[in-house]
Amino acid sequence: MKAAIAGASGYAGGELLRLLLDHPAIEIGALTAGSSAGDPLGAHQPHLPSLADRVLLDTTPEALAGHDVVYLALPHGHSAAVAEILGDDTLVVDCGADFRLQDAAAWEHFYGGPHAGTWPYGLPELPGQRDLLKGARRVAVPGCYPTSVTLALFPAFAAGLAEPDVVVVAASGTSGAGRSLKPHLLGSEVMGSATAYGVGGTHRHTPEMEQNLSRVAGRPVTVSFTPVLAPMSRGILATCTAPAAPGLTAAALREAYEAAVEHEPFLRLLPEGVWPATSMTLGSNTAALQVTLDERAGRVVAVIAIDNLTKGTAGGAIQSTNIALGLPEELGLPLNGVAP
Ligand SMILES: NC(=O)C1=CN([C@@H]2O[C@H](COP(=O)(O)OP(=O)(O)OC[C@H]3O[C@@H](n4cnc5c(N)ncnc54)[C@H](OP(=O)(O)O)[C@@H]3O)[C@@H](O)[C@H]2O)C=CC1
Ligand SMILES: CC(=O)N[C@@H](CCC(=O)OP(=O)(O)O)C(=O)O
Repeated sequence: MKAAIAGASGYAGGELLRLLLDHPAIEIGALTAGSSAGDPLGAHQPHLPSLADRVLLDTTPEALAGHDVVYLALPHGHSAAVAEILGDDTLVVDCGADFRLQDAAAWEHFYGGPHAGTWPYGLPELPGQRDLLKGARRVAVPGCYPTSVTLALFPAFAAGLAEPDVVVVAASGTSGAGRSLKPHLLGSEVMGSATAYGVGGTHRHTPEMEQNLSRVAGRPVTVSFTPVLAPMSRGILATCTAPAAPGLTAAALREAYEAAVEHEPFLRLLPEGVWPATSMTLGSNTAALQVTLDERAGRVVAVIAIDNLTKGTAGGAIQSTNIALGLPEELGLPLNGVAP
């Protein structure tokens, strides 16, 4: 199988390439970009010496044609036009947001502009989702925060153990914002400081979290989400809470989470008393999860760590690719992280 990567000079594109280089069933084909077209890849991804001399092409139909898989790692709003020209025999995996939401009004409110449509959602752990991904030729990779929050809370909602009033505070590394220049991401502003942003229900990942959790709960779930920019390059640590269902015990909660992760290759429920850290998941497709019942406040508390570029983007994209193509789900994906 041959895969093209559009947006190969960016962070998500770089992580796709790092992982695909170790994928035994996928060969790397065309690499495309925007303003960096014409440059050698090595000028933008110096950590990938084996591809350093590959030249970045313009993102055109001609460059992307003739591949079995095309990964789109482009800014929001660019994917629909590119996907349109790729036939239905090509698997198109979009790392951007264009096709994640079902609700067109929510799309227009949070992203602006017309809604491009909805593709099969690339989060295999979401109950029932694996079947929808098998044989799919279009996949919408989830946002990095929605990946973390959905994985942290779906076991509680699937088992009816939480009420639909979720509060999330999640810290992310700066690579979540991509590599293009942003004044609030200047090193001198970010180092040694953590700051909340997108506060008060304004972050565009909020409707995606609500979409996922409502589907699992079978009733509307609201999410109050506060993202925090943390002085690290990679990683998300999300603390997610919801009111406990009446009569819930800590033992029943633990049992539900143990059952939910039992057959999940990339979802690791940590031993009781061990709490997730972003360092546990660096470079890995594994999500590290812990849950407890706050009996005093009557709330389920789930904490999760992922690498935003691996499980949160490129690893998740490849996991869904494997399922769509009928390959073993874990093929080519790192289970282990990098430490210390
Ligand atoms: N970073 C993350 O943690 C996550 C990112 N994503 C999604 O992945 C996508 C890429 O994000 P990320 O890698 O972080 O962003 P970057 O800014 O790091 O990279 C963007 C890429 O898109 C290319 N590009 C920009 N404009 C155009 C254009 N007009 N035509 C063709 N190519 C263009 C850039 O090329 P050039 O260098 O030439 O400008 C670059 O290769 C986004 O949709 C993002 O939402 C999803 C989950 C998490
Ligand atoms: C730290 C940081 O800025 N993170 C990004 C989320 C990045 C991401 O994964 O979202 P999309 O795929 O939807 O772009 C943000 O909050 O906008």
